[in-house]
Amino acid sequence: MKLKVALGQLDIEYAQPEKNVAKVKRMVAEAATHNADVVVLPEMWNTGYALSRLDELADIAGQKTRKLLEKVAADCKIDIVGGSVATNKEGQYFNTTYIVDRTGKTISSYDKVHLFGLMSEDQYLTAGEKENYFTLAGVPSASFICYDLRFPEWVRTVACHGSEILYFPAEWPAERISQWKRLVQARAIENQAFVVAVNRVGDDPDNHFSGHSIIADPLGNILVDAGEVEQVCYGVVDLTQIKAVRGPIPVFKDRRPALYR
Ligand SMILES: O=C(O)CCC(=O)C(=O)O
Repeated sequence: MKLKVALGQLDIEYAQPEKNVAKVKRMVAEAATHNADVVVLPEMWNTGYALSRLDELADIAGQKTRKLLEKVAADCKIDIVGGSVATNKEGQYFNTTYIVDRTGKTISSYDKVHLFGLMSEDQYLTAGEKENYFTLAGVPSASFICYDLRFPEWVRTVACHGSEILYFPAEWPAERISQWKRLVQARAIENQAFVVAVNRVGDDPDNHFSGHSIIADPLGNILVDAGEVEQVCYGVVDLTQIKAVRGPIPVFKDRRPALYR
């Protein structure tokens, strides 16, 4: 089975949700025109890191975002890994992903578990507590957000549910982009899974973002690198590779969780 995956490498307009919504609609439509099965958006795609303005910008219970993603998914008949947006859930702010299938149904959601202190997330946001694994386009998958990439123990815990594709929406600053690439490859190799990692480009008041959204295969090879410009980039993921890699070196079967304390 093969899946065409679209990486929506967006230049996010700081604190301007309407402009970003328009761009995302265009990107999803473009991905559908290219017959992609799944389109993936970056972290905080509707506002960027405008954390000091969450009272005005956070989406209440994620309602607006879900409505939008559900409509574009159904209109374009494409599955969406909805990056993330700031949400306001009963007065607490979260960094939240919605996973929406091509029938226009939100099938799961994820609140970022590891908050990134260097970008003040810990001052403004509440950390999620739950894993997010799901079947999308017929493939067992899981999603994380950005800084979660540095926590192999968390990724492994979730990947143990059988995930073959691990999605990482991100806003990963340019100055650490070489670490981004290596971490994506490491998570792919150790979990013998495809990693689809989508970063933004452009600037916010504090950071420059250089994109390099990538897909790594289960051996850690980079299949696609979206470079440093705003674009939708495509990669084909061949799921038969999973069995071929996990067969001879069955790391999930050979784990010794009783020793991992
Ligand atoms: O870990 C990093 O270097 C970047 C993480 C990050 O930017 C985030 O989680 O938003």
